[in-house]
Amino acid sequence: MRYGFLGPETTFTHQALLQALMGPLPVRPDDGEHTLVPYRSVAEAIGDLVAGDVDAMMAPIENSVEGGVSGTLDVLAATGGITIVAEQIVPITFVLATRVPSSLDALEAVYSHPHAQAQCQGFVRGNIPGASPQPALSTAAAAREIAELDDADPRARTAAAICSPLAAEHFGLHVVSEGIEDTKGAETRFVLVERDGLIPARTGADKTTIVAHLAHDRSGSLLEMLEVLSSNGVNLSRIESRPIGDALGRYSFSLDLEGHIEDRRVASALRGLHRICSRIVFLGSYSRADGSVPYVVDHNTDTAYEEARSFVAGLEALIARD
Ligand SMILES: O=C(O)C(=O)C[C@]1(C(=O)O)C=C[C@@H](O)C=C1
Repeated sequence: MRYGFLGPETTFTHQALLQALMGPLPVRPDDGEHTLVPYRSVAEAIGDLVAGDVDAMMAPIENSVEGGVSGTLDVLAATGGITIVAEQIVPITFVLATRVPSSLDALEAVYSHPHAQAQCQGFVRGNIPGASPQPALSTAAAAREIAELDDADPRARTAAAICSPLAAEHFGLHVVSEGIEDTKGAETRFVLVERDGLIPARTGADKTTIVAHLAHDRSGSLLEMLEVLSSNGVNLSRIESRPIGDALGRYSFSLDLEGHIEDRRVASALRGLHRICSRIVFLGSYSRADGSVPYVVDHNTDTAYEEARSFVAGLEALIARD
């Protein structure tokens, strides 16, 4: 199989993909032959996934500090025929690294992915307030950019990358400071996406990702949507509003539901949402990386739904027909 990822090698996305390939992969038979293809952006990787150039791709979707990765959420929501089949969680720690040995006082520019910049802004403000943040396509792209500077270039001493310890080592950089993230213990969640993917079977510890568009812009519309989830006992692990883009004030909701589409309560909630929303995009039901099994009250178990269905079916059988 060919796997796309946000590159170059040693991004956190690359680490998430390697982590996924170490375990059993859902849905597709694993031939043991893995080709890893780095991309400059998630959008490019998804384009190639849809075109058939790669069979699957890994993308960051949520960070414990910064929340949803909007670039990924938007491109997933807008692309038909793709399915999330697995998730991975990677612990996040950053170093500040330069081309040649340098010190914090000498630094004038800090390169990194905007999400990494955001997670280290307190450190940068407190320790190198004069340094300007410079965007890079990924943390490893920033490390590579710094590594490729000529020793004679003044930026070899004054420009640093915010990247993973692995990227600093891989690109031969000098670590000026380590553990520079503002929140210790931060994690990023990544999803493995396939084209026309089958839905992996229920494990009992699953998550379902959908995007819902409210049918009406009026008070109570969002509450109605949440009530459908609540009455079916479906807990949310993430809810985010994303602008639809065609006019101000028009938003869709990106949701992670606890449970699998094969759970009757999740299927029933989706049927309810389908009735009240103008559009539902189903992005996948897949095993949770943390293995956490949701608490389901007796009246929301599959058995309770089956008994309720049989009860109504029994009554329907009594309806007089001409
Ligand atoms: O640049 C990388 O290394 C990535 O994998 C991207 C990304 C992100 O999009 O959030 C992943 C994890 C970190 O939180 C910072 C950056």
